[in-house]
Parts: sequence; C-alpha cells; structure tokens
Amino acid sequence: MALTSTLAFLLATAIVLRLTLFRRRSAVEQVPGPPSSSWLYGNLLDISVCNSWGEHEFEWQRRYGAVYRVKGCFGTNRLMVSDPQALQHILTSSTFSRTPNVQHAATALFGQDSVISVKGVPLSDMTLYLILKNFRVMAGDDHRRARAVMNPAFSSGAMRRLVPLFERTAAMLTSELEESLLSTSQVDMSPALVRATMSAISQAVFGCSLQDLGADLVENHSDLYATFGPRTRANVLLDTLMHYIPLSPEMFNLILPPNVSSALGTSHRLTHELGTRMLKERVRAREKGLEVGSEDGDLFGTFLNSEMSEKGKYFLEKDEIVAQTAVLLLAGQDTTSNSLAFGLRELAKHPQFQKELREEIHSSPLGGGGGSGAAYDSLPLLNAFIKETLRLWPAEPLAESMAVEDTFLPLKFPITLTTGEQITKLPVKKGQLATIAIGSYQRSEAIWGADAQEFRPRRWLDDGELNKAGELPHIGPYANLLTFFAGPRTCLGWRFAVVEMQVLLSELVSKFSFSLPEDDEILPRHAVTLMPLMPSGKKGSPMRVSRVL
Ligand code: HEM
Repeated sequence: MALTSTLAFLLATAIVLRLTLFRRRSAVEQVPGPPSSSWLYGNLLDISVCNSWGEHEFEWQRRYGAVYRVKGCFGTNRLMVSDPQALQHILTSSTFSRTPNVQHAATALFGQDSVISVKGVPLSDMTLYLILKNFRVMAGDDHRRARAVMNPAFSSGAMRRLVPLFERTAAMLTSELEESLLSTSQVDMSPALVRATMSAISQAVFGCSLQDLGADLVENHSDLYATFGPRTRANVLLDTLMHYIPLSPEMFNLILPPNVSSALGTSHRLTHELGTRMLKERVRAREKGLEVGSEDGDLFGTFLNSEMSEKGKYFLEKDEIVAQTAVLLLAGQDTTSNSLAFGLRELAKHPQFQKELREEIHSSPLGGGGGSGAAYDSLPLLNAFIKETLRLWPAEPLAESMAVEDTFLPLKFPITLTTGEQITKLPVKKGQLATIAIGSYQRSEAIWGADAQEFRPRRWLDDGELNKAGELPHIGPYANLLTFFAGPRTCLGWRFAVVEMQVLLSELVSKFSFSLPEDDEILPRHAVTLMPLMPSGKKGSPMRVSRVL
C-alpha cells in the first residue's frame, strides 16, 4: 500500500512538473480570460462545481468574448469556445477529438461497444479503412459502421410513423397527472416525464412496455445520470491527470465511488439481459419466417436486418446489437425529460405565452385529439417554443475536446490578444484542451441579440433574426443549435426527441395549466446532463398543475 501511494505520488509529481516547467509555449497564453481562482484548480471549480450552471460562464463570455482562456489545474491553459466558426471546426474536423476522461465516462455509462463509445477512424487511415470495408472486415471505423446501420431507423419518415406511439405515451402521462391531481395540486413533473420518455423509448426501440423492462431497470435508469453526474474537487483533479496517464476502462471504473460503480454495474447487467432477450425473440421470430423491425416501432429489429443484408456493406454483429441497449435506453431519456421539464418551467414563468400556445393547439386539428407528424410541424408557436427551450436549456451545455495535432481555430469573431494583436485564426498546439461551450454559444448576444438570455420564442418567427442566424456557419442538425451536437457525433435520436416533444407538449399544454410554486427554488445543475435540481440536491421540478379542459 505504502509503495503504491509512493508511486502514485511520484507519478503525479512528474506530471505536475511536466505541466508547469516543461510546458510548450503557445498563443493560447496570450488569449484574455478571467483571473485564476487557485493554482490547484484554476477556474474549473467555477465552471463545473458551481451552484447553478453558467453563473460565471455567461459573465466571462460577455467580458472576454466568444473564445477566451480559462485556467485548468496546475496553471494549465484551456479555451472556452462559443465562436460558431471555431465550434464548427472542432466538431467536424479530425484535428480535435474527445478527451480521455470523456471517453472513459461514455464507456463507463454505456459500455465499450455502444455507438457513443466506439471510436472513429482518423482521416489519415481512411484508405486502409476503405479497402477493409469492401471485404466486410471493418475493424477500423466501428463508429461509422454503427451509425450507418442505426441512422435509417431514426430517419424522419421512421419518426413520423412513431406519432401514434407518442400519442399513446402522452395519454398515459395525462392519466398519471389526473390521478396525482386527485390528491394534490402540486406535482413533481420530473419523475412523470422520466417515466413517459422511458416508456416511449422502450416501446419504439424494443416494442415493449415499461413493465416489460422490469422494475429494477426502470428504477436504476431513472436516477443513473444524477448518481453518476455530480462533480467533486477530486473529479476535477483526476480528469486532469487522466489526460496524461493512460487508463484502461477497468482502471477508470476502479476510481469511481462505490455507489456509482454499483449503479453502473446494475445498469450493465440489466441492459445486457434485456438486449439479449430482445435479440433472441427477434431471431426466433425470423426463423419462423416472421418480419422483424416493423414499420411502427421496434427499431432494434431493424439493426438485426442489417446483419442479414447480403449486399449491405454495413452490419452489426449480434453482440454489437445487444451492446446498443444501454445507450438507446439512456441517451434519450434523461435528455428529453429534462428538456421538457425546463420547457414547462418557462411556460409557467410566461403565462401569456402559455395561453397563446394553448389557443394555437386548441384551434388546430390536434385540438380534436390525434394528429399526424405534419399537423404538429404546422404549429408555429409550438415549434418556436421547442426551439427556444432547446436553445436556452441544452442537455449537454459543455463538452470537452482536445487538439490531436497542431492546428488553427478559425474565428467568426476576431479576438485581441494580450499583446494587442487582433487575430481571426488562433494557432493551437497538439494536446490543447478546448471546452465546447454549447450553452454560451446559444446565449451569445452577438448571435441571438441583446435579449439572448431571455425566453422569447417569437424570435424564431421573426424573419429578420432568422436571417441573422443564417449568416452564421450552419452547425447542428436542428435550428442552428448545438443542443444535439454536430459532426460525426451528432445525436442519433434528435428527430425522435423533437417529434416526441411536439406530441407530449401539445397534449400537456392543451389539457393542463402550469405555474410555479411560491417557494420555487429550482436551480439548473450540470451533472452529465443539465437537470433541474431541488434544494435537497435531488433532481426534480415541482409545479402547480390544474386541468383546463
Ligand atoms: C432533447 C433530447 C436530446 C438531446 C438534447 C440529446 C443530445 C445529445 C448530444 C449532445 C449528443 C452528443 C454526446 C457526445 O458525444 O458528447 C447525443 C448523442 C447521442 N444521442 Fe442524443 N439527445 C437527445 C435525445 C436522444 C434520443 C431520444 C435518443 C435515442 C432514442 C438519443 C440517442 C443518442 C445516441 C445513440 C447518441 C450517440 C451518437 C454517437 O456517438 O454517434 N438521443 N445526444
């Protein structure tokens, strides 16, 4: 034990010396930014261990601009990036990639063969990849292969076919709220929304109900992000050291707190059992000559069909299909339910808009119950509301990336270095850390106007402002937002999320009215995802709810 501690101490000291004494000089040192709060943590505690997401970040962005420098642990320099051109470069070029700690976290949460954890192939290795691909020996780019198999299941046509399924989920949510309202007028919307989004995913992907998932899995997944997410001082230090010490996923799991690794272990076991059961059922059905991967759901079955396709160059092996179970269940559940919770809170704070939205829904064909995808798309206030919610409350407001080679960051908004020089391209060295500040990009006054911090859905209906956004590089799959990320790692389920939000919000707003309790003390906290947090430290969003119809 004494030897291990001494070795760990010597290694940590060597890393700190390497970071402080032998640091490669870089232009990033001349980028203005806030003073460091401490040598040990730099500004990182202000960013990731703060009470309320953005409490320092938005002020820094106003003061220092769209690209500024913050201090990391041991006096290192990091970039906070909300400049659209620089973001586009980071997210779409092969000169940046995820940091090791983010890669480890993805593997720990979703398993190492899930689409979100498998790695892509660098452009320099593409020729070899293309040769291997034609022989169907595609060890090289597992990420591209998984996306090629999974993308069609999430196409816009496939998502429109899910509208009736989402409407059944919405009706279930209504019944649940009505039942709660028999005994109270104040309802915590978070658990209700978690159950609804989990139910929609399990129906759509696996063709099974919440009950079929099993009570243990439902309970485990309802809180997994909240258990895994919260950042501590120790995490901040470990994340930094992890950039320099190569860790295997197993070693990473060893340094997790016992409650977190136990919750993750349970999730892996239960999702593996579920995926294996679902796969077996579909293999058996196919052996009997039945069709799997039906048109109105069961996206899982469509992955199996890829394995059979003779001409198809892209396929997933059976164990790789099972390995997608956790990510499919988890990635779209917390993100969508928290976005819905933040959206309902905005409606509660803006009663006039809530009333106008309800009138729009009541006077549309949806008012009579039931609609098609096109009917939901044709409601201007509803869609403006969804865009504004996703702009202000991105589920992943911060993401870390690292330059994998010396490169330049192109800038839409020039910056003035501490030397007085104005630049439109910032040179960065291999290993430079850059935070993709999605939340800051989406609240940037330079992009969205002086009221960027305010909830004003009508900005999406205002031609002038949309044209302004049109002058910017086109990033993200939806509304020039980065809420669903961009580039090769763009959210697989973004259309699923948008259609689901359209349907659930139409139902909720048409049938219920929402306001905030007088003692509302919810804060937005970033812990893997952005979530509404109660003073007790638990995720939750209590609201006063009443029936309007
Ligand atoms: C409002 C709802 C949602 C938001 C804001 C959201 C956001 C994101 C973001 C930011 C990423 C990139 C993560 C990273 O690499 O750092 C991502 C990836 C992903 N999302 Fe979503 N998501 C949502 C809903 C969904 C849904 C409903 C599903 C599936 C049913 C889904 C499935 C995935 C998957 C599989 C990935 C990994 C993609 C890859 O690495 O290629 N998401 N999502």
